[in-house]
Amino acid sequence: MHALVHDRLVAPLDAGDHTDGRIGDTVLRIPVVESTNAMLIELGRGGATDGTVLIAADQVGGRGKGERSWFSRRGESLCVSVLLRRSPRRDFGQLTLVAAVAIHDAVARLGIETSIKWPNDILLGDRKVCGILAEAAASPEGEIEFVVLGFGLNVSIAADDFPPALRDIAGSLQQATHRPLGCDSVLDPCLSALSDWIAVWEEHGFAPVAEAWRRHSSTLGRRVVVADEREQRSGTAVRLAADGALVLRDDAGREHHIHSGDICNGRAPVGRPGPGE
Ligand SMILES: O=C(O)CCCC[C@@H]1SC[C@@H]2NC(=O)N[C@@H]21
Repeated sequence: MHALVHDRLVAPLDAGDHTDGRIGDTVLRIPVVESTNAMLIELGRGGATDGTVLIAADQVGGRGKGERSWFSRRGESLCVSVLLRRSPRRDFGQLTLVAAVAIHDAVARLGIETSIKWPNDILLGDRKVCGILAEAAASPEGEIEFVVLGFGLNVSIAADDFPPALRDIAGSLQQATHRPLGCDSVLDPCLSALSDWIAVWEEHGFAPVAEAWRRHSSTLGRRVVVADEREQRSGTAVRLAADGALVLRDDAGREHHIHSGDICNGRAPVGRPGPGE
């Protein structure tokens, strides 16, 4: 596997090189790729270091949650994946909430107010502007070797340029700025916020992350329908538990701790291929 480093083709990565790095110490850029997550998993198996970032100018087979696809447009979306060898061993499930808080903060630094929809979608108003997907690579013995954390951020996609199935539910950051916004101006704040929040999580545990998540949540206090692969539950989202689970109170007053899934409220989650896509 070869990669472009700062637009330069380099030799295959050395399989023995596993040292810990800071996020962004190594930044790989590629003009077009099927999926940055898939490619970085390959690079990780070949020995790419902790903190390696892979950025694609264009992604033609972007992966979303739950086997859905992820829509992006060349030069108008950020498609970024980050290789993590250390943090995931602590708690893989919390990582995507850490990432959601980080991206929320990065976007806020640009003066754009968004909210977090459980577990990790970033919304501008009620439109999704960012999705996060963490995928683990396991050894033949089943031990997690590393995690690839990917995020897709719609930076300047015009409303009419989304596929019809996404037009009412997806948005982009530029709809809040009303001035041109470039992907590169958003990338640095995202990587540095990600670095900062992962460091907070590693040093202080999940509590400060959960506290920030709750502050920025647009889910808590709302009636929601939550679906995972097996079932759907409806009720009120009452709180985020200390371990990152969503606590849902059903109509009989019972509380359910939900660790994974999507809030669907009758609509297909953003990213699901629609008719004609
Ligand atoms: O369904 C979601 O909300 C998650 C979408 C994640 C998309 C990003 S884009 C960069 C990275 N590479 C992928 O193939 N997917 C993630």
